[in-house]
Amino acid sequence: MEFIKKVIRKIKDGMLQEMYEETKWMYTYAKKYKFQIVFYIFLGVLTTVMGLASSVGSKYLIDAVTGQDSGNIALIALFIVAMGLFSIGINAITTMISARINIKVNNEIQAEVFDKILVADWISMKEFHSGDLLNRLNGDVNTVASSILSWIPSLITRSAQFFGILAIILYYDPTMAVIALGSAPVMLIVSKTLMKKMRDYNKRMRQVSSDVMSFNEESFQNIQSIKAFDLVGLFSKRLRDVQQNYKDVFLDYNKFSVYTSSFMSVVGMFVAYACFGWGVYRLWTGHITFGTMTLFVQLSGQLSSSFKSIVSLVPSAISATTSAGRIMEFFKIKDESELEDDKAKLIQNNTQGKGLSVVLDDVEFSYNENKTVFQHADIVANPGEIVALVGPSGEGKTTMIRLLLGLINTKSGNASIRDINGVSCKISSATRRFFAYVPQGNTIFSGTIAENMRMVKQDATDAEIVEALKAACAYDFVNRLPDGINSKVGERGSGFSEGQAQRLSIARALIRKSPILLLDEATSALDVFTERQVLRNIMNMGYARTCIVTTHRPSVLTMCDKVYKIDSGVVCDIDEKEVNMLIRDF
Ligand SMILES: Nc1ncnc2c1ncn2[C@@H]1O[C@H](COP(=O)(O)OP(=O)(O)OP(=O)(O)O)[C@@H](O)[C@H]1O
Repeated sequence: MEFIKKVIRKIKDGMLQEMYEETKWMYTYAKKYKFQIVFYIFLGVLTTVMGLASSVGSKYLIDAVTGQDSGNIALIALFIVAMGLFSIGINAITTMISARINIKVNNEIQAEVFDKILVADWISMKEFHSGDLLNRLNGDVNTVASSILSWIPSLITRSAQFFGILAIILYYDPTMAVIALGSAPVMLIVSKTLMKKMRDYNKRMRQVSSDVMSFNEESFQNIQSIKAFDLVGLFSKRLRDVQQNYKDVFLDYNKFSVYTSSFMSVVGMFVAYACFGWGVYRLWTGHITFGTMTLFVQLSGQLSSSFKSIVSLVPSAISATTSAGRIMEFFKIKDESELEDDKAKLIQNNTQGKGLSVVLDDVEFSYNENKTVFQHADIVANPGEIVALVGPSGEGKTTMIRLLLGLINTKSGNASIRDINGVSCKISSATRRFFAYVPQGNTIFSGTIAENMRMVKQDATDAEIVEALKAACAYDFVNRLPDGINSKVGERGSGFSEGQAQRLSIARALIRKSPILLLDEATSALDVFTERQVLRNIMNMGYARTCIVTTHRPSVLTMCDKVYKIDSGVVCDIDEKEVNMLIRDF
């Protein structure tokens, strides 16, 4: 009893508990396919039984040929051939079932992870490098999906094979069965240490492979800077360094795997030889027939190969559970907050086209405990107003925009939107529907211009697209393109100038006709004349809009109704005199 408790304690302890949880998680995806999986296992066991039956058949064939049995030679031979053909047919079916389950589970996990990444808390997701995300989304998901059948179902079929062989040996010669099990104690003693090492190696392998992918991803994104700073040589060398790191871990793991499998093979070989020796002895002393000896020779070979394949499941189980653990990390991240969704819906229904105010009341925010970005922030932006956020670089303007978008949450105080009836709703992901946003930098997707526009308003007509492009002062250059609004845009707006891409981004934001528009340095690449024209158009589109801009440009400030300065953690609105001083300083 004490021994059983000890074993259960060990199973629950650390690594095994983790592997158990990870396996459980993997099989939540397999539930849908339980009938196919049971059928797959059934076919696997059937193949095993047929294999064993044909081995027993060959014993009777030899005994019949050597005259030690009176069986019908032709019938037995036919039986063996039939078993072989059936096995081939069943193998074909199991391969097809496995491919179907594999691809379906792969797609399901990938889609769920993708969705989770999109709704997970923004700051927590920032901890992952995009290369690492890609590696987990592709490599790890693929490993898990392909292991749904190669782990537990294979364990069942291979164990069935192992115990089937053992049962036959036991039937014909119990002593030989004991010899065949000789390797079990050795395996039990070394298994935990080996599994721990294997799991560590697996984690390291995944990490270094993420490092290589992250490096490549970042390099391709910044290829222009790499060339401009003449860093081709440096990056070339860096790639080789990360590759070297990958190679070191890979070869280390490979060495460990080779040693482990050689050790297993030696143990298996001694067991097989011992079985063989015992069989020869029994034949020599006349206790068994030639047919039984042939059966033993076949079975001892099969026994060691089935033992090997059970053992080979260990690394694949470890690799699968390690990958599962890496994917599960995403699901442990909390979702971004969605507060007062009902109120947001009420505001949406009641105030269409009538405008919304943004109100910040004594708001404090910090990314981490050590550094407050701003505190006691009081901001009001009303429909029809352009409100500017200014201040030195790195003081929190973009952070304020993130807060308004509900990507990050206030530490204290209240950030909300308010309709003309005075109904207010706390800002969170639920209020994002009221905002249109033009971020810093180039954020146009690959596709056509029209596809980019319809991304934010799926039913936008060509006329609406043209109207938005005109308001963003983008129609002139779009109209000159041979395919007009159906012209292709490359990755990250490639094929267009920075200022053109900015205007396309603005048009995309305008087409949504959201009551609140956030422009984060969104006109920085435009000439002063175009910039002012764009801002004027934005405010004259025939419906009440609240526009909040972050800017370093005096040309924008002269058009603003209110200016808030963010500096050293303090947010305050500044009067006309200070604005004029700022314009002079700029
Ligand atoms: N994801 C983040 N995690 C931790 N700190 C951050 C993060 N993003 C920004 N910060 C810090 O918050 C502060 C404000 O950054 P923010 O990007 O809001 O400045 P900004 O005023 O928009 O700057 P700029 O005018 O240069 O765009 C900076 O000190 C920055 O280091």
